[in-house]
Amino acid sequence: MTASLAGGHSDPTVQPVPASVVEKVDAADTTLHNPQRAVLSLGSNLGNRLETLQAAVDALEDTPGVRVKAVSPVYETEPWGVEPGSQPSYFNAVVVLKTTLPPSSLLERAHAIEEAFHRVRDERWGPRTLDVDIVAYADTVSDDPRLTLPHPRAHERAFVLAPWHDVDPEAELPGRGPVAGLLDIVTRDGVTARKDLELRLPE
Ligand SMILES: Nc1ncnc2c1ncn2[C@@H]1O[C@H](COP(=O)(O)OP(=O)(O)OP(=O)(O)O)[C@@H](O)[C@H]1O
Ligand SMILES: Nc1nc2c(c(=O)[nH]1)N=C(CO)CN2
Repeated sequence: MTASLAGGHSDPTVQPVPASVVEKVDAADTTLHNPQRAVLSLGSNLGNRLETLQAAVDALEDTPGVRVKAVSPVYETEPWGVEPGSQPSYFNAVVVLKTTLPPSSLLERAHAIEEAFHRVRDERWGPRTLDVDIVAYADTVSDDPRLTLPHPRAHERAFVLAPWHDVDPEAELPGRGPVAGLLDIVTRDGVTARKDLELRLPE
């Protein structure tokens, strides 16, 4: 797409396309033709945690422009960032996607999936039926508070790093380095693989 310039020989009835719009459309076009790898973290500590995580995986796969490539083992994890014993334990997992959606659309879809599970946002790090966070989107680095990439706390969270490392031992967190090394630093304290449970990769 190219911006039509005001004046010149162009049709005077056609409004010029602002350069900012051209930039956005071109960026979306590029994404559309080059599926990107994204890593999402799923968490639940209210209700039927396993069913909810499976429904989230299925909803992601049902999203046009999203293909779920890998689903991690399920971990039972101590609530991070809150007073010990103040919340039920979480089930956490990580999914790896290929997507033609730009990051902002992927976040919208993540929020819609959370809302389908009546996720309420009243307290920071409060208990929740479902949390869907974008851990990383290709090599994108952004400090936009609406969508910070990679997720600003992913490198400190064993409940993200342990399942991610299981599905991709060579993974790197953009700007932070290998997931394996980050996991050595945070340790696996408070995260336990639930080998008796499994999330299905949609067919
Ligand atoms: N990488 C990201 N993934 C998901 N949300 C993000 C990201 N970066 C910024 N946000 C913004 O953070 C806001 C709060 O998200 P959310 O309620 O899921 O936070 P939280 O899960 O309680 O805490 P945390 O962000 O520490 O995981 C969202 O509305 C979203 O716009
Ligand atoms: N164990 C665990 N702790 C958390 C989690 C989570 O998914 N698992 N999510 C949070 C906010 O995103 C805050 N704390």
